Amino acid sequence: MDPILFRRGVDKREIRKRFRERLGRNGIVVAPGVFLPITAMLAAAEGFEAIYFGGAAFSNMLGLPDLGVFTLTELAMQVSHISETVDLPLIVDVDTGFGEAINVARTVRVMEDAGAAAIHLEDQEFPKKCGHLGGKRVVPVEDMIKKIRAAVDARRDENFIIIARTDARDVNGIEDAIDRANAYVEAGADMIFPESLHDEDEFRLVAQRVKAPLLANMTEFGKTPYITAKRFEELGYKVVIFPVTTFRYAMGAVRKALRTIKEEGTQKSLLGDMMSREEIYELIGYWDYEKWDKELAEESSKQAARRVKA
Ligand SMILES: C[C@](O)(C(=O)O)[C@H](CC(=O)O)C(=O)O
Ligand SMILES: [Mg+2]
Repeated sequence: MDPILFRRGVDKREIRKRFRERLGRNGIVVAPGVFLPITAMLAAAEGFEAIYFGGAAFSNMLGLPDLGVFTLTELAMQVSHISETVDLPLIVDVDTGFGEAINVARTVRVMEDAGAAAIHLEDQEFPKKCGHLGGKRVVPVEDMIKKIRAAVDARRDENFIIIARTDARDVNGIEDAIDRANAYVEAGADMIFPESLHDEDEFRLVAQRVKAPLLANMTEFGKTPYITAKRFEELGYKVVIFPVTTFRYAMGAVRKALRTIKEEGTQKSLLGDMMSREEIYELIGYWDYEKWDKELAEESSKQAARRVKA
């Protein structure tokens, strides 16, 4: 892993090109949710092929509900921070695109500049909700078609992947979700994200009836039962996201740490669960920074000494 400050990084256009090629090959891509740059670095170090940045983890991280509250600028800043740390393709959740078709066009441009490889755009009415909660509403199909067309028109990099998410399953039923998915493919979406499917049969049905690469959402505590990546692959899915898993797990660990400090007055019983100082330094390339700074100091002293002599 290159330390962030020194890395040249692979050009994001190249990352997107490789990602599109990867999507054309066999095997499912597993994209875990990352919520901070360092978690993206960890995902890269653990050998994942792609990463995901979702609105649920981002909102919750800010202490906000996942109701479309954060702004495009806030999202772009976090996406930039994440994308500059790793060379992995980053899939970003842009909710409903921050407005109407014209806002979607701008969202695409901003996400390209922030280094995303793909975005998913959903057909919910604003304020949007988590796809696994009740009380969702979807926009008329033509409104979503318009947004997808805007997104496709706006992208400068043809390999920037536009994923259309439909939330129709829980609003109008599986048939409408399939209909919409096909309309969104016709509008130019590269991939479909059928949200909140209830069982394997529904996943299979969508795969049989929608002729496009598909993304499955394996979130916890939702309407979808726990299905493995391997099984999603057998069901015909190309990407599976675990959008909030690392965040929720981290929150559980933070709570445990806080309770331990409070109750035991020492963190000793937690040490085995932690990444050590050494491991974290290794991950961010700490020693390289130190080496670089030392070499720079030595070179600078030498230069200064030469000046004194001359
Ligand atoms: C995928 C998702 O859009 C996200 O923002 O990560 C959420 C995940 C969740 O709330 O568990 C979703 O709406 O499914
Ligand atoms: Mg979301």
